[in-house]
Amino acid sequence: MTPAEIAPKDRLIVALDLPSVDAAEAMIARLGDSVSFYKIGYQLAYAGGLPLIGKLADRGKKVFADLKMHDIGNTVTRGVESVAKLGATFVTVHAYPQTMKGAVEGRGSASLKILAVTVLTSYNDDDLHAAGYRLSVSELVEARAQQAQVIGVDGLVSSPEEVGSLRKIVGHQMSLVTPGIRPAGAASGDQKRIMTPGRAITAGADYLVVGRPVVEAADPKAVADAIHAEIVQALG
Ligand SMILES: O=C(O)c1cc(=O)[nH]c(=O)n1[C@@H]1O[C@H](COP(=O)(O)O)[C@@H](O)[C@H]1O
Repeated sequence: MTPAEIAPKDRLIVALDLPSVDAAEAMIARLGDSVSFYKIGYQLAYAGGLPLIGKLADRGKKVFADLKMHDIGNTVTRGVESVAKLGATFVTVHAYPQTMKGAVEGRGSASLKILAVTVLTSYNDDDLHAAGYRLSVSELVEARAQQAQVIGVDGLVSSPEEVGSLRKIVGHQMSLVTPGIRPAGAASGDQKRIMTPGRAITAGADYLVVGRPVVEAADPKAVADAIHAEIVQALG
């Protein structure tokens, strides 16, 4: 899908990083029509949240299953085959060649899209070196993007800082999904590579993933609406 084909409302993906299905349902009710795309990650998935994927899909919402798989290829293939039956739009795997190949095999011709997580947005160069890598964040993100493209992955997760260089590598054939989004003045928390919603869209991001700034806000709907307004303004 080219950027022009993505509905502006779908560009904001709200991370339902909440402790229970009840808490998630309460948040979804508060956000109402303001949010059309949700992410279910570790916290909610491990608290019984996976069936919510199908329920949300039945209600016309899109769902990103952020399961960040990384295992031997065969296990990833079988895992992705199972996720493909849940009704999600996106699933994440870490951007290791065996893992990405396994995921693409498991997806087959299903409509589920595979996103490869390049380098987590909480990492800077020092964190990568501490983990044993010799490359900088930007070098590793670009190397992984090239591998993901060759393998046939559908999209990349990176910080908005890398989106400009990634677009040059992968063109519009892959979706660029960016966490590390912080509205002006919002606490960065553990995120190290961050940008505002408007700047991320201007940089070329297709989708923005936002968790705490929305779900921990006193008025989550007002924050989501403000992010949408910023996205629409940046799209011109
Ligand atoms: O795959 C992801 O969604 C992801 C990748 C990454 O590099 N960084 C990152 O923050 N995320 C997820 O994006 C969300 C960001 O949440 P906030 O920092 O609260 O906005 C969390 O659910 C993370 O798990």
